[in-house]
Amino acid sequence: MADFVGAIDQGTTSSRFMIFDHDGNEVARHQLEHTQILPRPGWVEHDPVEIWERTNVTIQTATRTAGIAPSDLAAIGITNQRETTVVWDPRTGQPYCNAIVWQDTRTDTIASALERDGHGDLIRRRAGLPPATYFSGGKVRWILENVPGVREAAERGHALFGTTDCWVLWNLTGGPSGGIHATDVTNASRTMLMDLETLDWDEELLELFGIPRAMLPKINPSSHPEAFGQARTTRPLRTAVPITGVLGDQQAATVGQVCFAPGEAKNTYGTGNFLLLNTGTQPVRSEHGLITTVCYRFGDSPAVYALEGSIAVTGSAVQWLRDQMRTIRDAAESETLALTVEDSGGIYFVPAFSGLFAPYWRSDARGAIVGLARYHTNGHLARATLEAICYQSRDVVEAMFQDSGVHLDVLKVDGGVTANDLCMQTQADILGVPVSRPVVAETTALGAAYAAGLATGFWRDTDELRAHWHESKRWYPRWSEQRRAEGYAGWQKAVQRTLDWVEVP
Ligand SMILES: Nc1ncnc2c1ncn2[C@@H]1O[C@H](COP(=O)(O)OP(=O)(O)O)[C@@H](O)[C@H]1O
Ligand SMILES: O=P(O)(O)OC[C@H](O)CO
Repeated sequence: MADFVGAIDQGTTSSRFMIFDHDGNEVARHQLEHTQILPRPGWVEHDPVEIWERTNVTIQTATRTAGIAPSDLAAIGITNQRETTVVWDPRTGQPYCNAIVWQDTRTDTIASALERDGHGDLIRRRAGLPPATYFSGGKVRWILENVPGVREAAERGHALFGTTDCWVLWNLTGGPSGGIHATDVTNASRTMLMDLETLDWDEELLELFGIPRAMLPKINPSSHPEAFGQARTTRPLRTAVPITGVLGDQQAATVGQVCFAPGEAKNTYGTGNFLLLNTGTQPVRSEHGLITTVCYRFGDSPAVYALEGSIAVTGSAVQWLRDQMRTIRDAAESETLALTVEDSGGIYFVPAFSGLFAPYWRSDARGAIVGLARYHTNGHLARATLEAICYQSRDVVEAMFQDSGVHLDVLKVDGGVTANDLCMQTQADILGVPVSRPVVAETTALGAAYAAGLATGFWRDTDELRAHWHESKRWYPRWSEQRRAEGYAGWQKAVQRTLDWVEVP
């Protein structure tokens, strides 16, 4: 009998393959970064071939080092950076251009024209999203309009669109020789092309974006015993293993954090931050700058929805300190550098590199450091960077409360940045709410494994999964109410300084 479930986590900065046992414990992992291609200000690209090849290596390496045969895997789940858009030729498997990453702002004219021409309400109502550069629909349209030959190819059925789950799935199930072109409801809910109620591509939205339906993948539930086929390629597994779970990484983390009841929420701190609140089987429309998204759909059960606060730049601001400012050598050093000073010395860093996402949705914003005096050092900047991660999260927690009335007694957290003790303490201080991290912090891969394992009966039900969740650490607020209020007022003032900076036509 197969004792393990595997999960591919194709993230923004890296791809990894992880193997979990029946208790949800990690047995093995391998992880490889891929190149961040930054050809112009605001443009962010990935090479899809590099992503697929590295994903492939991680599967081989993790299974080999763990001494696990493919036949020991009951199933595989796939989770992914959402919205990032790949368009490829199904005859050759070659992408027509680099993937356009979710952070890329080149589609700002498309997004603003949709709003200006009065289509914003339709997109919000039907897809639950504001017209923004973030989502896939505008990126597909940009490729159709700007990459020579793609529109003609698409009309002849020679161009497929997919987010990276779909790209990896297609390659894993055979590529040009019969690869499965499918995605799941959570990923489809990030395109501006899917109707949140019918869970199908919407003809009116497709027409608005000028996207031929033939390019689009089939939309499946997030967990299903047959819909995603089998990993069949001679590489990397040499044995057919069923792929039975697919879901976007933030939804997967919500599943990995066992937020299965309405009112349960988690905040993931990776390249960006994403706070998702389970709202049950009815979509809740936001009035305060959050988006409505599908949280998961298991088999034929009704879809479960979430309200989401998406923040574009959090961990990537730490990467910016490392790679562009060169004030630190690795991400962990952001903590030691910040600890060289007692506080941020009154400065605020608003890392609006991709404009501002939730709750502002302002593509005309750009990053700013405000309040500088000659006194300030790299230590203050490091602290302001960590505080910016936490203040942006407070913004979405406030919006979440206004939209849903849900007051969090504790914030469940996960993701790479949660290794930073100072940042998590600061989060508790800025929110005035305790922050709790689970033992298995890789909740994204775990959630994909759960979706896959539920479909095959490896796990019985969500109650069984709940029993796997254990807290590893909790941070309690220490700041006075006055310090918290003054700090947040300063943040709100700093955000105002970043708005209306670039002209968006
Ligand atoms: N100790 C740390 N302190 C602050 N940031 C960190 C730390 N370790 C990792 N990070 C940040 O976390 C991010 C990676 O987290 P991860 O969850 O792997 O992200 P993703 O899934 O988006 O690729 C990077 O942006 C990195 O800068
Ligand atoms: O890959 P991550 O963890 O940065 O997540 C990216 C999000 O899915 C973007 O919506």
